[in-house]
Amino acid sequence: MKKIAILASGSGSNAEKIMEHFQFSDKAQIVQIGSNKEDAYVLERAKKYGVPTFTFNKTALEQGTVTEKLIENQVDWVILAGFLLKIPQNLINKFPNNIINIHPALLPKYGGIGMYGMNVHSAVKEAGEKETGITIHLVNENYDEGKIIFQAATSIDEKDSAEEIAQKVHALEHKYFPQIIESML
Ligand SMILES: Nc1nc2c(c(=O)[nH]1)N[C@@H](CN(C=O)c1ccc(C(=O)N[C@@H](CCC(=O)O)C(=O)O)cc1)CN2
Ligand SMILES: NCC(=O)N[C@@H]1O[C@H](COP(=O)([O-])[O-])[C@@H](O)[C@H]1O
Repeated sequence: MKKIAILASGSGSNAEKIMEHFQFSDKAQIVQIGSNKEDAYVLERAKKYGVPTFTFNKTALEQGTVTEKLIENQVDWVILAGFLLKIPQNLINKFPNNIINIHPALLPKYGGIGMYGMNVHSAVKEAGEKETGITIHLVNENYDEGKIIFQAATSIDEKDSAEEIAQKVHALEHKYFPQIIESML
């Protein structure tokens, strides 16, 4: 049984879909959810599924405390689901090719520093794109440059607001992220 930890900074709708997907699985178990935000709603969602949570700050992440906690819990995979801090080398070194991120755009477009959440959808709308989508990728030392595992696209209309674009992208995320994670185990 593989052990999965999720790191998230916000609402946690993707984290919830992942917890739901593996709730009765014999392949993997969600053993921890960590957040850098004490008030992140993802922590409430974790309680609903009985998943232990922990919170930490940027210093703890960069100094290796988070990495130690994941190793202590014998975590096999680290899933980033709306996590907004850069994963440091100390964590990448201990989980080589075992950290997966979801990005709400079709990388390499609309990636990099500042490209998170609604910032991405606003940029896509501003650019007049006819499509957007999701990218699921392995995590390396730079934002959004790891090996791409999966992409899915959706069409967008010029009348779509950034919020409507976000809804379309969330629908793709919720559909595909859990199953792509399972395919990687
Ligand atoms: N080493 C890596 N760490 C992280 C990656 C990655 O690919 N490599 N992905 C991000 C997730 N992400 C895009 O998918 C992303 C998240 C946040 C940012 C960003 O600009 N963050 C701001 C801080 C925002 C805040 O503190 O609220 C910043 O760094 O200034 C860009 C991309 C997760 N980590
Ligand atoms: N660049 C990272 C990034 O923007 N990640 C995005 O944050 C959202 C989190 O939603 P959730 O908290 O409801 O899962 C998701 O759309 C995810 O792709």
